[in-house]
Amino acid sequence: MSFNSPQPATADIGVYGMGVMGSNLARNLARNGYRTAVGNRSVERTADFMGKHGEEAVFVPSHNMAEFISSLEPPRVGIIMVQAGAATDAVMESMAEHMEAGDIIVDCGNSLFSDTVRREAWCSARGLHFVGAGVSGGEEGALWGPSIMPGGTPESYDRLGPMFEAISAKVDGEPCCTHVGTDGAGHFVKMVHNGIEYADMQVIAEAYDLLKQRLGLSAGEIAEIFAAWNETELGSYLIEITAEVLRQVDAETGTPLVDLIVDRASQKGTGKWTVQNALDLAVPVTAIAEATMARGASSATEQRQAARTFAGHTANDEITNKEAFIEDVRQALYASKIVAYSQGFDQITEAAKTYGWDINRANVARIWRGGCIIRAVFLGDITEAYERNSELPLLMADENFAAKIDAAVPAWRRVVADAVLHGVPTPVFSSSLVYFDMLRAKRLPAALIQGQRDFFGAHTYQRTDKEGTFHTFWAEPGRPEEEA
Ligand SMILES: NC(=O)C1=CN([C@@H]2O[C@H](COP(=O)(O)OP(=O)(O)OC[C@H]3O[C@@H](n4cnc5c(N)ncnc54)[C@H](OP(=O)(O)O)[C@@H]3O)[C@@H](O)[C@H]2O)C=CC1
Ligand SMILES: O=C(CO)[C@H](O)[C@H](O)COP(=O)(O)O
Repeated sequence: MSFNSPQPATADIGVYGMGVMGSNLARNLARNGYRTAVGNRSVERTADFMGKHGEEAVFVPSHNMAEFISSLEPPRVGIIMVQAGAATDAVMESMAEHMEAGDIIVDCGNSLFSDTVRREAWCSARGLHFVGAGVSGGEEGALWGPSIMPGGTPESYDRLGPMFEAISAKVDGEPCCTHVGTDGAGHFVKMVHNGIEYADMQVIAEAYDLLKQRLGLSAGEIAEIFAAWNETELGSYLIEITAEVLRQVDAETGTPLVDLIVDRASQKGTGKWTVQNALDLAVPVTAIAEATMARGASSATEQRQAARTFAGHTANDEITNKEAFIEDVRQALYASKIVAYSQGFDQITEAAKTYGWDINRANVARIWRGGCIIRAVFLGDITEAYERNSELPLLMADENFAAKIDAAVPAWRRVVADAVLHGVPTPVFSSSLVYFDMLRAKRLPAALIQGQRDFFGAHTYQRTDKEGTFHTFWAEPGRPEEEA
């Protein structure tokens, strides 16, 4: 399909990038009454979009960036929805070239938050506004209502907020969109959302693997267990789609599709970014890290091949009470999930302090209740926890979650112990339990590490019985100690 060049200033907003997300976001905007300019690097994609959806609502197609920008009514709002990194820089620079002071560039891709900080400064120096907005919900979410996490200035949100809120998912009538904080705050929160997504997917996968390996259940049988769990406190989009994936039978072979899919999990990088940043901030996000590493381990083909003949020396007893084991696994999944979210919120808390963002954690949980990939009943509970106490130092310590963890601990320990004895790898179940035990420990062996550090490197230590910083002269007779 070919189309005419647009008339100037005939669109309220524009979306550049007609891939999976951009095309659906454009349709969502147009359905909500915004005249929407559409553009793409390869013009065939815009033509294809117009051929398929041009009649749905008011779209203003363009052949190139100059046309795209001129079709926007001033002050212009141009949304970028392309690959993160160099592609986003290229589109932003091209947009900026055709824009005027006061116009707004919005990046809705999965950009690294530090890139967003840099881009905002770059645009600001040219009199333009730049807003990095995380968007989650995949193809369906983009079309029918995603969760939107915008950063940028409050003034930009005054302009964009009504549009974003209109197209976002709604839960209890509330939009799944809030002004997260300034500059890169929106993309930061989206990055942590994705890190949590990795952990959430991994704990579900570990539960599936335990039910498969320890009970010998088929994919179809496990699907029904997940469908039942979806009616409990675990109710969530990811549990729901897990049942759907497990139910799928390959038409060609009659085998459950999951048993035919190669067991190597891919990643585009947002989990890795979350872990890299957590290391920078010194926030232990063990669940997210283990989930990210688990994807890496699954893809370590040569190493897996080389290790295939190792004897596992695993126990070989069978589960006698299957129903009890299934409930134990459900509780272990729930407890591990609480740990993953608690750690993710710790990272957001520390980032807000470090980067100077005023992030309302209750609002973050609120806008994750709908539209996004990690949407879950559970997020309503997190919202309430932060509403009860906006200064909550640890999500797991909220009265509701503490009681739930307490109830789940015996099952959690049984499951992790069983998995270890029988050689079923459960990195997030296990490491989350370890993290829980570390947090509740009266005393940690970190004291010994401080002693070792002081021994080999005079790195000093503090004492429990008096103030100050100390060093022992380990090599000297009598090993005297002095205050450093
Ligand atoms: N898919 C998903 O579920 C989600 C994706 N995202 C994020 O949304 C963004 C878009 O993803 P998605 O729609 O899935 O991607 P697609 O692969 O479907 O589309 C990619 C788009 O990027 C454009 N593009 C790529 N390189 C360049 C470049 N150098 N210059 C200009 N345009 C370029 C492509 O244009 P062309 O047609 O010319 O190649 C195309 O329009 C990404 O940042 C992604 O991380 C966010 C949430 C969910
Ligand atoms: O942002 C998303 C959902 O919120 C994307 O689906 C994300 O790109 C998926 O990440 P990965 O490919 O690394 O699993």
